[in-house]
Amino acid sequence: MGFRKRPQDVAAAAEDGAGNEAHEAGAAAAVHQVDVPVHLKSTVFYEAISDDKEEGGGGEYEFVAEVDGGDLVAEALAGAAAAEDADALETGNGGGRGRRSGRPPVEGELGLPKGFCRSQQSLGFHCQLQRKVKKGKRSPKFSPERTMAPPSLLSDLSSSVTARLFPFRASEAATRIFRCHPPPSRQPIPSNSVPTRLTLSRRSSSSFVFGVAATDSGASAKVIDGKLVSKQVKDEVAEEIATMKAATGHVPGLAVILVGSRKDSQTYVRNKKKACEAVGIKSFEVNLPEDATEEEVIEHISEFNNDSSVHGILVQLPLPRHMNEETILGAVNIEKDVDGFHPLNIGRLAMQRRYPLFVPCTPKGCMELLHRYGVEIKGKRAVVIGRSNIVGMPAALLLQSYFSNRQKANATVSIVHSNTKNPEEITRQADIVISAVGVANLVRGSWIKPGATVIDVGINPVDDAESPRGYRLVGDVCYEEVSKIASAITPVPGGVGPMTIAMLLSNTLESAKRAYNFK
Ligand SMILES: Nc1nc(=O)c2c([nH]1)NC[C@@H]1CN(c3ccc(C(=O)N[C@@H](CCC(=O)O)C(=O)O)cc3)C=[N+]21
Repeated sequence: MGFRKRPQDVAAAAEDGAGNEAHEAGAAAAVHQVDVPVHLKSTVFYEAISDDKEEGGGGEYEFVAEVDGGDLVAEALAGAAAAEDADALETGNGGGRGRRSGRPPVEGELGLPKGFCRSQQSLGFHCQLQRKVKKGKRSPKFSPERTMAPPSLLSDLSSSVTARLFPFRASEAATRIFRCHPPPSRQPIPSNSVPTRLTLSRRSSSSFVFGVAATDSGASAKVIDGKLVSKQVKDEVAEEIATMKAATGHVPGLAVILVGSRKDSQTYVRNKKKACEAVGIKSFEVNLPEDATEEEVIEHISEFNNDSSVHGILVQLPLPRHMNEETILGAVNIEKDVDGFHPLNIGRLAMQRRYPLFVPCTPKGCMELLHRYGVEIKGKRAVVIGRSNIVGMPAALLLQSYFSNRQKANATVSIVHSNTKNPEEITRQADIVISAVGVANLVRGSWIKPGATVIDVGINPVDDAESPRGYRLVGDVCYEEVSKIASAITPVPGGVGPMTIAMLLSNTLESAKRAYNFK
């Protein structure tokens, strides 16, 4: 059992001598410790891998990362893993166990995937790793050269960058627990600042809501209320559907395919269904068992592709591991791809004078919030943190190109990702920041230019004994710090999340309007 650097960290990693000492001192003891100096605002990644199979290693090991010093990280992140044997780890089938903030995550909930552990922390503190060998187990060899790594700040796994869409994905969620301060209680929005109604398809600049003015330092940013705007959007969608029904006799239909029985996915699907009902969209649902085959899923997609009462098809993500996401998403007729995940839709989004049939819901929701709150985009500097297929990348494309109704947003866009050398400095140049990286409290006050607008796409679960669910959701942005510097900010929850669903309904309506040639 040892630590291995992630391949992308190896080149940049500076080895730390402290590991050797820890190895020697702790070789015979049950607890090995290694002190790892973590540079200010650097990230530590470590993976637990079993590599001492031939020495009869294996057994259960617990890894605990503790952060000492620094009042901002009140609670250390902790990651833990256990492995039955090396093969199990390599294949991901080993017995895994994790610990974060003292509570063992449950597999499939906030837990770690079996046999694998990754942890990271992005603040400058001394980090201590302990390796505890469980009773009765042989002390494993410790390899200091495999100890730690790395100067990269962001994890860039495609799914981790999209924590919004996969908030409980086991391999990502468990290890991002950075604490700054608990978010302050939200101020109610004064009624005169409620955005005015806007038609999604036809909008004029006169329908902008209200300007977002820079605030004095210390003042609090305007809260961009996604719940409120999503309600408006839904009302507008409902109204249009009623008109369409009266004129054509048809209503839009949305089919959702859910594979497996993940609790979070079931909740999302249920919420989507409810939202559909509320606006007059007919919903179709298919539930397949975890062990369904790719062919079965594709069969259902084909059926919906050929069903003229279905105008949108959504395959709930994440799919079970044995399925190829690309193959399955590629089977959705692009005219019904209301998620906007089909490569053709994304490709068109990326090209000049080409227009996608649908824009992915989450980034579209971000743009809608900017638009309805009258945030000027043209000529502004925007930074997108994260480059996932479903949020970061399309958000960056939307900010600089196609916006809506063939209007260009025309921002100057930079993307900050795992290999960005100075993310804080780059982000600080932005007038508009969209963070979609899935790391709780990553974006600190110091990252933000005074007066900037901040859209927080992250939905990160953190332990909270006081919450009925045992956890609460926080964004990528340290709300308390950033709300003092930014001029406007989205909260989590109640920001981008509800907009994702509203945009799905809007895309489904758009699809039906196209199908019935209803303008
Ligand atoms: N094909 C596909 N398309 C998706 O759009 C898709 C998906 N798969 N898989 C799962 C994710 C997740 N997702 C969210 C939608 C709404 C909230 C949302 O409304 N969140 C609330 C909080 C919810 C809570 O409290 O649990 C909020 O931020 O205020 C969050 C996440 C769409 N997803």
